[in-house]
Amino acid sequence: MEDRIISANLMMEDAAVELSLRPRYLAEYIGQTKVKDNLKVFIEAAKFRKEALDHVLLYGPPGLGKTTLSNIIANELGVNLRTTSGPAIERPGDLAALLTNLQEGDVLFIDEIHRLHRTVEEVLYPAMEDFALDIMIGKGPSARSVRLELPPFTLIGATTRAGLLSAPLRDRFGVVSRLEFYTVDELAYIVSRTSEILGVGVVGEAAREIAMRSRGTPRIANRLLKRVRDFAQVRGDGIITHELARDAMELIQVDPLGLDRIDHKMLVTMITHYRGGPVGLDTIAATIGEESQTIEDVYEPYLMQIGFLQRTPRGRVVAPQAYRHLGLPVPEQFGGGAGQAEDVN
Ligand SMILES: Nc1ncnc2c1ncn2[C@@H]1O[C@H](COP(=O)(O)OP(=O)(O)OP(=O)(O)O)[C@@H](O)[C@H]1O
Ligand SMILES: [Mg+2]
Repeated sequence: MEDRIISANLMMEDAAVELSLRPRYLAEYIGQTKVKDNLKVFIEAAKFRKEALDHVLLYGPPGLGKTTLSNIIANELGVNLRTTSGPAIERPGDLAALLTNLQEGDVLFIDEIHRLHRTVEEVLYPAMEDFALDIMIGKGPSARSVRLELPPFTLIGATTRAGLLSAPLRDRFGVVSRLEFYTVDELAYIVSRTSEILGVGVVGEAAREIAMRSRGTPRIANRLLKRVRDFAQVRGDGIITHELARDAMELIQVDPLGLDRIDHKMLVTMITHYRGGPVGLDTIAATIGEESQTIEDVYEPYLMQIGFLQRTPRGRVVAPQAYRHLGLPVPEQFGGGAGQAEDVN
């Protein structure tokens, strides 16, 4: 799955380029208007009061700009950013070291915050609430707890799975923002912006075509653009025309809605093996040979967003739109008329 072009997960080849493509200030950060407007006010207010910004939790599917936004927040505040991730903080002492090294107003960014160890999380509670660190000194009956003061700081947590955060952790964030999938217009704008940075010409329709196939995700838009650019340089004259963009994406098997072979496989399997569902996540995963978590984090959110998949208490169900997109007869229970579900068995 790691080599999927449309995967929203960060890949090795993206890492270097992503740095140069990353917007640095809110004004350059396209879309997410609601989140941005709120943050603008909170950042202004914090600067005005010369206080640390409230702790911020950013959540949403991969590649929508959580890390980017965290960097921007620190930039806008004019403070240092320290970056770490849930699984990287192994022991409470590691977190204590990070916290005691912060300067007043700094941002501590914890990526994948849902993967923090329990014992580490408990250190975070007083740190977030009272800017304090409770340390145990000594062992056994003579052990006692000492409270260390910390400089006021801002914690920014990012996660693709807000549902896995414990309630006490979640409650300690003053600002909780959910990032949404981007519109085609926003993505087309991002594609144009990226093409300028990369120094490649892209006509308006081509930018839109790439945007439509990017699953609402900037990371995918940028990646598709880079692939299409290769075709333009090898096959064309370096300019990305509409036709070239379409042909290139056809060749790399990204369909007009941004679905790739694996999306197709998943939907077709659900339809042919399980009559379109309801079918459990683990069953789907086992049948197509992918991990349940990957399906839940990466594939499903977009398929649900475009109305191809529904989550019901009894499992996942393929929606009529998906049958039509795949050119399969819509089953009777949806009032499909043409053909029965049996036909596809
Ligand atoms: N609003 C935006 N405007 C322009 N470019 C964006 C925007 N959001 C994201 N990008 C681009 O998409 C890339 C991926 O964004 P980012 O790494 O911030 O996503 P993420 O949500 O942190 O993903 P993950 O969940 O995998 O950590 C960035 O390098 C940036 O170039
Ligand atoms: Mg990130």
